[in-house]
Amino acid sequence: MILDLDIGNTLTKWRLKDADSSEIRSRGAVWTREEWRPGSDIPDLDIVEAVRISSVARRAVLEETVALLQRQVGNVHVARSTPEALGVANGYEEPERLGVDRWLGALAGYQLAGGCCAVDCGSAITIDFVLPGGRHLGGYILPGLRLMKESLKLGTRNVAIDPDSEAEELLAPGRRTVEAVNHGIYMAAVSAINRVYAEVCDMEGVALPLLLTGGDARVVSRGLQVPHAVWPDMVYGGLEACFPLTAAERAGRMSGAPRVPPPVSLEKIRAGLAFSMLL
Ligand SMILES: Nc1ncnc2c1ncn2[C@@H]1O[C@H](COP(=O)(O)OP(=O)(O)O)[C@@H](O)[C@H]1O
Ligand SMILES: CC(C)(COP(=O)(O)O)[C@@H](O)C(=O)NCCC(=O)O
Ligand SMILES: [K+]
Repeated sequence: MILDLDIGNTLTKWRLKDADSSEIRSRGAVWTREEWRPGSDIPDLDIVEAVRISSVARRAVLEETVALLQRQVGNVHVARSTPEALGVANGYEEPERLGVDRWLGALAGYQLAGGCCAVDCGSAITIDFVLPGGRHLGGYILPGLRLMKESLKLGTRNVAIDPDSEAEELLAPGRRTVEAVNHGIYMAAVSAINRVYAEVCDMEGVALPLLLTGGDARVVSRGLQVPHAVWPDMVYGGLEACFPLTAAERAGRMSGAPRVPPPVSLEKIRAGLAFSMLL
């Protein structure tokens, strides 16, 4: 089995992948912290022959994790942001400072769709752009839904946005504090993504496929007007592409990769942008 780990600021996601069949056998998530117990928090390491890790948590968390895993599994791969990989040129002035989850998402998106806009709705919402040809432009970081909510001291922090809510509901004016807060932050996230996507496509003169991942991807997806795909395993896809271990991975196939709808035309994107400026 291959153990894939995606250590975010809030949650540590794991999944077990069968090295022979390339099937995902199990998956889970635990709060990100310094130490976990294999066998209860994460799967028993006896059956694991290789580990691949993406981590944006504090350095100590990664070091502890790698030390723990290396004691039992010889083969541990830790992803890093680099100036170039898999045909993508990192747009950061200091490429190693780009969050590795963003880098892996950009690599996976590029491998799947050519150029892309890769959005990760987690603790932070990150929006990254890769042009056809592989130039990563850099991106945007804004607080995620939960962080936005927690920064307001209105006694609403424990009432999360219901992930099954309809977008029309979430975009309507709130008539109670908790509604006003939830609808406000939802509007902030969704309109920022719509605007940034349109602005950058306009600037670069290309309509890019839009991909969404992260804990809040599903609910954010409902509020987006432009065609896009949700890919929960996008960061894992980057790990597969960087460290291919199975036959399918070596052939360039990433687990759970969605069908990507073609983007709307650049003319439509520009018309939408011009319209929103008139208002
Ligand atoms: N079951 C859940 N537990 C915790 N957070 C959740 C859950 N479902 C959705 N979320 C949302 O997803 C975010 C965490 O998403 P994730 O992509 O795992 O973040 P990160 O990679 O930063 O740890 C939380 O901030 C919260 O808004
Ligand atoms: C921006 C992030 C905090 C997002 O992390 P996440 O929300 O997925 O936990 C992470 O990618 C990070 O720590 N990046 C380093 C700074 C940067 O990318 O510029
Ligand atoms: K994120």
